[in-house]
Amino acid sequence: MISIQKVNKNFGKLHVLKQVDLDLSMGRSYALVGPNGSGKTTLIKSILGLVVPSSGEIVFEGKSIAKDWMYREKIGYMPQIGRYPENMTIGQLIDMMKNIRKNAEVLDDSIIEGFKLYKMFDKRMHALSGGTRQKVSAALAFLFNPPVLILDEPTAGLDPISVEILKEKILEEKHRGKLLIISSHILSDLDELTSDMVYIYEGQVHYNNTIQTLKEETQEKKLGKAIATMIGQKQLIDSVNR
Ligand SMILES: Nc1ncnc2c1ncn2[C@@H]1O[C@H](COP(=O)(O)OP(=O)(O)OP(=O)(O)O)[C@@H](O)[C@H]1O
Repeated sequence: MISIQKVNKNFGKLHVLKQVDLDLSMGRSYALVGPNGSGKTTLIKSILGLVVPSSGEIVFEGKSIAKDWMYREKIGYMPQIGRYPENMTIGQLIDMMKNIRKNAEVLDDSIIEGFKLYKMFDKRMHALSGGTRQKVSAALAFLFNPPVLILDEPTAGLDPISVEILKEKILEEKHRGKLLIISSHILSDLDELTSDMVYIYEGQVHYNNTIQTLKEETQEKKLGKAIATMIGQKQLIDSVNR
């Protein structure tokens, strides 16, 4: 479905993505994990076409994304920090998005309902709390029922009840066979929501396998401990090879 082929990204002298090779398949949900600044958001933005790789190629359903922008309609994106026209109300923003995507066949307003956003439709974006802004981002990501969902820190800043509503929705979409990519530092959430783990360290993919395999290899039951053990093992191998 999405194939990332030898992708490099430089911001000036900073080499942020280094020869990233990654195949992402429909029906799987990927946890994108790595320390702050390791390149997760840059990788996500590269898939979305918001960041242009310095070299390499990204292929979506067999076509290079550099040549065909229409693929983006198939991706629902929940950014880490959503930027919107600040003077618009929530209702106007959602209507505007519906107008842009007039030909969208099925609209999914379950998140708007779940988060009770209809009641807040006349609130302006600049007046929203950080959590409510996150809810609007989530509502837009799911609205057009896209086959691919990319969620960057989806639960950060949400209250506990809203976290559960969003997690339930993510699981529902996972069970419907969508491709999900979720970047998060909250490993217990990822343990519940994802099937595969991609661990990025200093711009390189250090681990890419199922979470089940990672747990078996490390003999750990919890994802957090499994990752810590995997990192420890890698450091040991690196030090031996040096
Ligand atoms: N537009 C940009 N211009 C210059 N440097 C950038 C730009 N975007 C990202 N970077 C740098 O690239 C590196 C990777 O950033 P990125 O946001 O991809 O990391 P991340 O893994 O998502 O981190 P976090 O977990 O903190 O969200 C960082 O050093 C960041 O400062």
